[in-house]
Amino acid sequence: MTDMDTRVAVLGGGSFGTALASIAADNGFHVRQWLRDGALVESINRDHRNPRYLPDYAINPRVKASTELEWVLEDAILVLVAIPSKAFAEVVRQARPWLKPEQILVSTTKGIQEDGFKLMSQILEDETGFAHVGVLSGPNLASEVAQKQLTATVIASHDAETRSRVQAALGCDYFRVYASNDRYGVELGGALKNIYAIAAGMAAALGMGENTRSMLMTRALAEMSRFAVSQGANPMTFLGLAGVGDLIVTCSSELSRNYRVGFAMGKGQSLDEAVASLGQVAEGVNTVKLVRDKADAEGVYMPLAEGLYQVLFRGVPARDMAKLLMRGEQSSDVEFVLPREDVKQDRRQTEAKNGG
Ligand SMILES: NC(=O)c1ccc[n+]([C@@H]2O[C@H](COP(=O)([O-])OP(=O)(O)OC[C@H]3O[C@@H](n4cnc5c(N)ncnc54)[C@H](O)[C@@H]3O)[C@@H](O)[C@H]2O)c1
Ligand SMILES: O=P(O)(O)OC[C@H](O)CO
Repeated sequence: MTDMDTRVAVLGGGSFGTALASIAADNGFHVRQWLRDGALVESINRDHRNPRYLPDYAINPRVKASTELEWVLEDAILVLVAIPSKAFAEVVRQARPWLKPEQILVSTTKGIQEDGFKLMSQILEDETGFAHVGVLSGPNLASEVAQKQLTATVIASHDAETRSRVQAALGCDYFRVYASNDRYGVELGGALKNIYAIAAGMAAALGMGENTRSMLMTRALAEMSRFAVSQGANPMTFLGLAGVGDLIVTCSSELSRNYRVGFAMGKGQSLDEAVASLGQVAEGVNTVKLVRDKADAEGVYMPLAEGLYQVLFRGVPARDMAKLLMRGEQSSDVEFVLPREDVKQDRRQTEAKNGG
């Protein structure tokens, strides 16, 4: 079988699923896309547009949409799942009767499931027991991908066939796909950065400057890697596209839905108003809750996640929280160089010397 015989199935009719379907079709693959909404299916098949999620971009006419999971999945070698985390497991269960062990299953979703604190590729694995499972993540604003702006992403899998099939299906002159075997780290990076994008949007709306944004992003990276290490991921992954790369784009762009939720709140909207006016998924709202609880339970130091949680769900004003965070415990810049514990120890010794 040649690469061009590969059929690609995309589950999800949102902006990212649609953008990825169009890339695979641009690359000459047969692409079928599954959506719940019959009217959107008709628009994609007839007008080659997704008016609800990507109204301004043409979709490659080789993408065929349907509400029938069985038809979309038949003969598919590669299955991309682009469904928000809250509905991800439900859709995988719906699709399960037509999934086959030889298929390559890839999550493109950057979220965490509350039940069991599961990442999406773990759901794919648990629901199917199949071997070819991966995750696609990186600095990939869907509308820029649809615009064919030069973009890079990461396919992460322990399975070499998954990595190379995805590189072949999606790599092209405007979309470069790098490989990783740290699936957990790559996936965690994609989910965690959404938390800090909300904080960055809020800071921007409050008129905070570039120094502040830079501090926020760098400390976010430290916090993300600390959490990831506590969960068994490789901290070096956070130096890559799915770590610092994705953090930069989502903390800097008004195209990020998470950033926009934070910005709207910084301008005075409540969380509910900000989410309602967005009309799309902002995964970070749920992720901050789950990560904060997990960090709390496992004793992982995550002051930014805790602070954002207090602002989002406990009504603490963002400005007060920012001031509080500035006066947090003395800490280390890069704790892989100077451990936080050493800084605390230094302080204790200095205090003892000073008789305090
Ligand atoms: N949009 C981006 O720029 C982007 C980029 C990279 C990754 N992602 C990730 O991709 C995931 C999907 O995001 P998106 O941007 O495509 O979302 P979106 O908000 O644009 O659309 C979500 C889609 O999922 C569908 N959906 C929701 N619940 C469903 C259910 N129960 N059954 C079937 N379909 C359901 C909606 O109808 C819609 O088609 C998110 O987790 C996001 O983190 C998004
Ligand atoms: O729009 P957001 O905030 O979900 O971010 C989109 C992508 O994850 C950016 O890489």
